[in-house]
Amino acid sequence: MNHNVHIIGAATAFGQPRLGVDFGPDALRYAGLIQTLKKLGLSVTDKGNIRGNFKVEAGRHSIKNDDNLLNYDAVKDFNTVLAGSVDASVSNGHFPLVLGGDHSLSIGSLAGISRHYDNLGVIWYDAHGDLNDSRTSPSGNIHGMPLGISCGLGDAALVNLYDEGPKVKPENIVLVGMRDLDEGEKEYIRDNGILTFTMTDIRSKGIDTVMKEALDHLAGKCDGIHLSLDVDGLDPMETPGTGTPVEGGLSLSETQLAMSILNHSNQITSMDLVEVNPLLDDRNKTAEKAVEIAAFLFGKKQL
Ligand SMILES: NC(=[NH2+])NCCC[C@H](N)C(=O)O
Ligand SMILES: [Mn+2]
Ligand SMILES: [Mn+2]
Repeated sequence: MNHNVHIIGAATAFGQPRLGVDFGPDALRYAGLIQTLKKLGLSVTDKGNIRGNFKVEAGRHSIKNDDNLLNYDAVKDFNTVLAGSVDASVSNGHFPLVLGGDHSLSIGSLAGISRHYDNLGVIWYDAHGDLNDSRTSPSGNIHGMPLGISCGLGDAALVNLYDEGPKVKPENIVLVGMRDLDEGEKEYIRDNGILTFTMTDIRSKGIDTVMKEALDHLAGKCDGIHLSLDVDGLDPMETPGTGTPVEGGLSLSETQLAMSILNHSNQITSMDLVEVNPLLDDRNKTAEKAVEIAAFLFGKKQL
């Protein structure tokens, strides 16, 4: 794995209605992310936080456009800036580690990364598929749509953000940890044959088998693999500090094992670590667990 890491703080809360997730990048820093990664022998550069060229103005954080999309303009502006920053990191030979922030930031991170790969693989470790569009979304929250948008679904300006067209092919995606999929998302998964591991699959096969099958699916055909890890993929007993918790999730130790397997594969080329909301947390424990997860991805071991 590339040991030159760029930390990019994506301090956005615009993809959903709960404030505080924009403090996620700093919560991760205060939990020791940078020291932990340096201890593993990585070269780490903190690029600071991106907020775009706008402020969270009173009232702006609840505006829906005609298409029922919450904070549409803010999400679009933010992700355009983020895409540029992520693109520059990859161009300079760095591994972009994008800290969230709500999951709408993956629109920008995937847009910045995907121009460097012909066949970018994506592992989406999450309770949710984030494959909605404004028609299928129960909420209008864009953090429930980034993977769909990256596949070409929904709003044209978001689909064409930074580069024209879809950024990811459905056959290059693997979903892990799914347990709260909306009807339209289920249909999209079935219609496009997206390789999906629900929590039921994980309980039946074990996370080690699941991660190996995920890698087998992407190996050969992909020239890079992006890991998008939403902390709500873990059980809320482990990671309570997140806006859309869903019971029955993965444990920290399963996630450590999953990250070790990805580390050994040597195939992960970028990562988002998202949905840490310190205002909803218990003494920053969600950020601490997220740091542990990143450490295992970069080779931390228990012995
Ligand atoms: N990144 C997330 N936490 N997404 C939660 C999405 C929840 C729900 N499926 C929605 O679209 O509103
Ligand atoms: Mn989620
Ligand atoms: Mn998500």
